[in-house]
Amino acid sequence: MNGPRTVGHRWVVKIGSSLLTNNGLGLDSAAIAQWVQQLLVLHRAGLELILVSSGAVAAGMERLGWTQRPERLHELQAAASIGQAALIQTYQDFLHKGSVVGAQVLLTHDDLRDRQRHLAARATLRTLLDMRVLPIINENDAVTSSELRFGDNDTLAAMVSNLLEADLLVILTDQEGLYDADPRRHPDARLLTEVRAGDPALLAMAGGAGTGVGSGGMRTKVLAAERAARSGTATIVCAGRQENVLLRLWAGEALGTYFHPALPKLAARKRWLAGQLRPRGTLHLDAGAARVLLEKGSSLLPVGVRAAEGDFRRGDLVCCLDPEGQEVARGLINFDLAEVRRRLGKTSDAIKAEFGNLDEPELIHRDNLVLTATRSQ
Ligand SMILES: Nc1ncnc2c1ncn2[C@@H]1O[C@H](COP(=O)(O)OP(=O)(O)O)[C@@H](O)[C@H]1O
Ligand SMILES: N[C@@H](CCC(=O)OP(=O)(O)O)C(=O)O
Repeated sequence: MNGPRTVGHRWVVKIGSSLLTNNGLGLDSAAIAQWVQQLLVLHRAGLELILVSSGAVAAGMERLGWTQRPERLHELQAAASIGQAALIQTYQDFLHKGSVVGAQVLLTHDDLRDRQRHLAARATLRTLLDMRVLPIINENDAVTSSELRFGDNDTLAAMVSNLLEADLLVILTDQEGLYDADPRRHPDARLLTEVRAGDPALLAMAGGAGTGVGSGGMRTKVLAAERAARSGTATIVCAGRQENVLLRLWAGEALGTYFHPALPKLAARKRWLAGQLRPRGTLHLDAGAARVLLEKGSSLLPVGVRAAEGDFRRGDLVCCLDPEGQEVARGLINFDLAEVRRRLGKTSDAIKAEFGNLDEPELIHRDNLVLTATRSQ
């Protein structure tokens, strides 16, 4: 894939655990100083910068004298609460030397799922940018439960890119970029320099985390690039330890892997819908219903739905699968599961005869529906 790398002026920069720490033990302050130096230069040049930084657990472990990363969630959370303070302190000290004010913003998945909190987070971040403050974001590890956490910061960084409609998401990691296979296992793997965000072939190449320190590996970075593209955000995954990496990207140097945001851009509300990580149920569509959703963007009517499962209530998010089991769309359902099941496969006339006139004959209104089958677009 060819074409110029567009870097724009609003950047989300994500620094991964594998880079920030010395083998998972404590923060590498010298490396952090280098990145902050570069951020200060970019800030002075007028860029709007948002930092997503991991490293809280590793910093906490060091303060507690732990040498093994704990497995139990509550111990991880305790370590993160201790380490987050140290992490922010480190950034603040270096930013202070450049007379830039940093702000800590800790987010949970729930904060971005709930519409009101999502809008509040966006307003706060926009205000900070207007004030020329540098927000430093991490997951609020202390209060997240195992099923409701991002876990990796790639997903969080992509959702923040969507929230702020960033021009560029820079993911700094411990590899040169995305290779056609995990370079730790395949020494002859080839670096891909330009790809299309959402290209299904990429996921097959991307493996999990390379060390016990990072979470998510290249897989979550590929998915993050796809998610970021929904707000027109390009993504670059590259090695964070190379000299002046951020300044060189700003100068247009072709480092790492560039993901062209070649997907159709979604309106902010639909992006919020598509960005929900955990739908509450699944609807199995017949081929005709899947086609009209994809081709016409119509509302979803009961007649085209063969089965429904999950534990959802009116207003919850559900996934719509085609007969091959591929997700085509997701949206906010108008009925509880039991009511959906009573309507399955029935025409609008049959429903009218059985249930009387209804304000909302469709299962999902098209305003509350977003196509997610990016792979087929
Ligand atoms: N196709 C691939 N190309 C590059 N790295 C890959 C690939 N598949 C898996 N990986 C692994 O992903 C790791 C980076 O992810 P991770 O350990 O989660 O770091 P971070 O903390 O920076 O997010 C690399 O060290 C590498 O071993
Ligand atoms: N929130 C965690 C970081 C999660 C994490 O390691 O993510 P990643 O940097 O994507 O591998 C922390 O600060 O320790």
